[in-house]
Amino acid sequence: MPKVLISDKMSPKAAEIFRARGIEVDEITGKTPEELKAIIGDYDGLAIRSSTKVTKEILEAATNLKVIGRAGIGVDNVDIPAASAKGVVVMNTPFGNSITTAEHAIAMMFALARQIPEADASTQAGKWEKSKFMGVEVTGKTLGLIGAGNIGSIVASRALGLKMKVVAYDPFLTPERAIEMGVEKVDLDTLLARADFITLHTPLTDQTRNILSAENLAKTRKGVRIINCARGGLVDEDALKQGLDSGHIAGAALDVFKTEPAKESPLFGTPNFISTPHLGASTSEAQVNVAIQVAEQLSDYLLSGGVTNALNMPSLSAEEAPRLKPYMALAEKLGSLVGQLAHGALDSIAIEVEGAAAELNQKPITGAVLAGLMKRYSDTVNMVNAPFLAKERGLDVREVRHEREGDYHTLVRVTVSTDAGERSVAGTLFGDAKPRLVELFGIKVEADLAGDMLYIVNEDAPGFIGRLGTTLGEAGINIGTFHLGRRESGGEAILLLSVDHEVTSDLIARIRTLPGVRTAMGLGF
Ligand SMILES: NC(=O)C1=CN([C@@H]2O[C@H](COP(=O)(O)OP(=O)(O)OC[C@H]3O[C@@H](n4cnc5c(N)ncnc54)[C@H](O)[C@@H]3O)[C@@H](O)[C@H]2O)C=CC1
Ligand SMILES: O=C(O)C(=O)COP(=O)(O)O
Repeated sequence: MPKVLISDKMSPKAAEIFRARGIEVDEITGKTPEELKAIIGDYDGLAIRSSTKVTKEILEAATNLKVIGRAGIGVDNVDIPAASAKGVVVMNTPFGNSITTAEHAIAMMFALARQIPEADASTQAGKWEKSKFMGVEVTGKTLGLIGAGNIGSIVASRALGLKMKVVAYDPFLTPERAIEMGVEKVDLDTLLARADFITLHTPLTDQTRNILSAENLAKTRKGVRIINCARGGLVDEDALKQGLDSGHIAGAALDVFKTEPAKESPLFGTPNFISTPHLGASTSEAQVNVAIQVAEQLSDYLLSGGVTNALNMPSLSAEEAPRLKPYMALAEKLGSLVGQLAHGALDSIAIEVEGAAAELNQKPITGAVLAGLMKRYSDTVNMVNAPFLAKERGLDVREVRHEREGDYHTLVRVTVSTDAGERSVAGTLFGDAKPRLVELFGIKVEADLAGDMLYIVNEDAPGFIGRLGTTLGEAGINIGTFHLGRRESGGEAILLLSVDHEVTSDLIARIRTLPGVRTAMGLGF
């Protein structure tokens, strides 16, 4: 039974779903990195929010981990390259908390416009400072949106409903989408110069870090109000403090900080500065949404191989997964076979699907071929990290889909090209379930690829099979299955034998001395 650890505070719905789906679950929150390292090896899945930092060190200790699920959007607390290198899938729930976070940004905007937190504190302190808190209307004002993705576009629609004008800076926003959203697409300098309110909704990347730097804050209108409910580090906190102190910035609201938890900050206590402790996603609705989604996604992956919302591998629905499973087994065997048979440095690999296979999602098939191929370079390779390993090695991967049906109702062909030439193998599924090799270097064969095997290329001449049988018998090797293929009588023949023992280098050396043998090698599946 797979085991999942929930390491951040999450709606009880998550644990309920894991249990209902037959997954063992522990909820252990608030652990230090050292404590997490000590226990993570027990788990197949890890469900987190933003507190748990899944570093390279944690991943190194996570010897059984297959999948990390982020109940939320931002995954900057997960070392995704390290997870990918270890073959661990990383998933998030990209929509479950977007409305809630957009609403928090709007709430912050109103809180700034009317100084609600300060007015509240003053009123409750018995001061009744009615004239101190003169606000501004948002109607007719310009909202500058930095980042117009899921949350940014919800903020835009709410702001339009409030009769604001919305200008958006997002290099990936198409003009058509901007029209559809009812916003004006502008460059950053235009946004800075025009916005009365600026709200940030981008991830933290090398391009967005410090996007509101001292220099950019200086380009804003006097009296601007700034809201960040996305990620700490997007705004230069020292420059923000100076802008508030000088009066250039009329107000700022931060839900997120460069260092979290933010227990102290020069901004604390600054007039017209308001903050919340990373509460953007904290509504009961959003937390139920993300907990359900993350638990379903992790369970699908651990129980059936279904992949949804993964950041480091292509999606594969829970319905598709069982149909693709035998193909993935076939693909991995074919990848492993070409990997073992190809000599020389690999330049490129082509994965062709034909007939029924052409109707399927090809990415998982490609991932499985690459996993089989890369097995000779790494013990820990799987479908998740194989495409990354292939890329690292500069391998050119091509996917080809043929709608036509050939000799087989379904076929996967793998061709590698190396400095020694091209090598191609193909396989089908018997009864839609059993992987079978049907073509090896252009020669028709029919073999199951399993266990220890012997691969021999010889000149097709009488007496060879008898001599080979004797050699194997003398070595105490029992033959399980025997498959023969040849281009033409008297030409080159291929022999594939499954044997009950590991094929030693001694045995291979002896076979190579038999008359007519051109190649002999052991294969393992
Ligand atoms: N405060 C909180 O509790 C929460 C914070 N968030 C954060 O909100 C942010 C936005 O989330 P979503 O809208 O769901 O993400 P998204 O991926 O849908 O949208 C992000 C947008 O930023 C844009 N972008 C990327 N680089 C940019 C750049 N250099 N300049 C301008 N725009 C750029 C992208 O094109 C995209 O449209 C994320 O960082 C997420 O982690 C999300 C949920 C809760
Ligand atoms: O979903 C996100 O990106 C968030 O930042 C929400 O963070 P949280 O799950 O509330 O710690």
